[in-house]
Amino acid sequence: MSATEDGGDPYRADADWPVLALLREYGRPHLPYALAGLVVRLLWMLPGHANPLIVGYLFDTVFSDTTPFTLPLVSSGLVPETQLGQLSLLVGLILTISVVGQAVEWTRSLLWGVFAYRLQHDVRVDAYDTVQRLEMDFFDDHQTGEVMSILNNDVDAMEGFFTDTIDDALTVVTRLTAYAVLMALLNWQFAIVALAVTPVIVVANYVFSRYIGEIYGRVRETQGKLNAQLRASISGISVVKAYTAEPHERERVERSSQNVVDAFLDAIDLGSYHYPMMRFLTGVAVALTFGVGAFWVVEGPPGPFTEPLTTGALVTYLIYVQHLSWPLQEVASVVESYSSADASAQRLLGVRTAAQSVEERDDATGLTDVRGRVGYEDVTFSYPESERDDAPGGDGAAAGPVVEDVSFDVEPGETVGIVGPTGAGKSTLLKLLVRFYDVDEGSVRVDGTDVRDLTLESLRGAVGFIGQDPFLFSGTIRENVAYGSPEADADAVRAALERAEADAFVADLPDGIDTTIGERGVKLSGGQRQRICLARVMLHDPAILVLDEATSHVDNETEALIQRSIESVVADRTTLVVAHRLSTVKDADRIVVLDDGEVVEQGSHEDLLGRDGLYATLWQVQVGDVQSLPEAFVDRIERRADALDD
Ligand SMILES: Nc1ncnc2c1ncn2[C@@H]1O[C@H](COP(=O)(O)OP(=O)(O)OP(=O)(O)O)[C@@H](O)[C@H]1O
Repeated sequence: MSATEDGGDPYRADADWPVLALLREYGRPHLPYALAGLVVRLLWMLPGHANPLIVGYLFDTVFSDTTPFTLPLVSSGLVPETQLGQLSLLVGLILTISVVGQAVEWTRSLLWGVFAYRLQHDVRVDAYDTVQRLEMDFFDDHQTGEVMSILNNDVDAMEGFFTDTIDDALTVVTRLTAYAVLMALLNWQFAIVALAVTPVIVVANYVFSRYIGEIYGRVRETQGKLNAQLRASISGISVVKAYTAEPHERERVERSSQNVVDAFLDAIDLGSYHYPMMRFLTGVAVALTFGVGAFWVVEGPPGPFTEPLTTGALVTYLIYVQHLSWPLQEVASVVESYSSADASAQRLLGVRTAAQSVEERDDATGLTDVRGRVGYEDVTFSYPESERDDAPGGDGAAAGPVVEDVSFDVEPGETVGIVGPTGAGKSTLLKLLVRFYDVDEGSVRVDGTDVRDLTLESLRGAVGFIGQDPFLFSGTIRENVAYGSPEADADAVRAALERAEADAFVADLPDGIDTTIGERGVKLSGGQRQRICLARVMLHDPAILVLDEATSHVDNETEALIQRSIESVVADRTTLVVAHRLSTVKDADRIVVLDDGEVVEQGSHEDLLGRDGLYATLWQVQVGDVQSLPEAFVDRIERRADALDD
């Protein structure tokens, strides 16, 4: 559900006329098509709506003798003299207008279609590109659903607006103008009578659209909640099953679905008044035109009016008044669709102005010949306010820095393990290195240069990052390994798989490296996915490797395999490994122990065991020696558990 419904919408841009802003920006390259369509529309505006005039003329000339049969711009010698000839000519004219009208309509909608679909294509692609370039803090802030809603619902709303609404709006304007002009040309005094009810119909439609708009807002809100409910129930299906909570979930879905039904029924209820209302008002307009018109024809112009009215002209007016109901109804839906497009355009513009914590400096330099030295110098960092409470594992209480005054260096080729209790700030340190976030104080350096002075491309090219969730795209193993290195051939992919110790299990898959994985493909275990990700990084061959909990979700045997593959890949590069299982980092050149955002110890495994500090206690826990844990450590764990319970 969009945040609009619960008040403030963080994505809304404060733009005046946002729809026009989007049209101006994206429409310009395709403007010739729109203009050509408009010219065709304007040229055909009057001839295209002349049939009622011809019918009226037919009444006055062929069916009665009140008016002599003449044709504008045609010499009298060419005008048919017999009644049948005149009738055939006028019917032929009506048919010609209809046929030419179809051809004009086809050309016009083709030209508009090219304009609108190209425009919407540009908006969609650009919206996606803008979103994917936003920095991590944007995505962290529980926004995936919101971002998807911008990319789907808002872009769709704009598409509907460009392709249908603008076209409909132009049709409404040209039709109403054509009717008004043709009626006024025929008899401007009677046109005032025939159009008298028009403003009432427009206002009635507008008021109606406001009410129905509110109800449709509620329909969308209840639909959004139902979708969220369904998504939550299906994502948590294993928990639902484990607790045999199916009846409970069914009840929740039933309740959400009932709300959607109720909102829809309200809309149908109100909607059922619309057409009778429109029929009534159009009926009033026709009755007024007919009543006053008949009197006018028989008795002559009433009151202040002076222009006489023929029977044929009255017929023409009656047809136009009857035809007015469509464009007048459309005014309301055009207004409604404009408001919805306006909200969407504001969000599309808003996402572009989303605050970016990480930006590349104009004078950023590229890293060349990376040696792989990494330095943290007095680094202090806090997540942006809004994110703290929603962060995974965040207890919401922690105000203040997540890491504070952290300093340590990693030499080229060195492997450093980062360990510490949960929430100590280990992953955060790695994210600062790849600039998912920027430090508040101090600096993170690669080969002596502050990462903020480097181009993002060269920094992220030099640092291979494997996060906690090994993510694979749907596609073949080969595509996944070559992601980010599209030029790599099959041999390079195989070599990378070999280095990541993934070659053996990949060879056993039905199509080897061309086996499709993920959705509708072969499913891989956590450890296998981990190793494919490792192979992806290997192909990239970065000078610095950053592994966040590479063995967190796997069993001991898989851990051993991953461990072996990690050892082979870290051999000749700087590596930072975050690990909960201390066995993963026990052989690292150095281990940095973090507690509550601060470095409390560092050294080799043996050194740290000898110091009998936090690392030694964590090691004790891991080897199962929990009887003799220091009091202070047990106290702290209990306090943390209490905080999490609260
Ligand atoms: N995106 C985020 N926004 C706000 N706060 C966050 C975010 N990610 C982490 N935090 C908070 O920062 C602190 C440190 O988190 P971090 O993930 O760095 O710890 P960690 O030591 O890697 O923990 P673990 O071992 O459980 O993975 C935690 O209190 C966490 O709640």
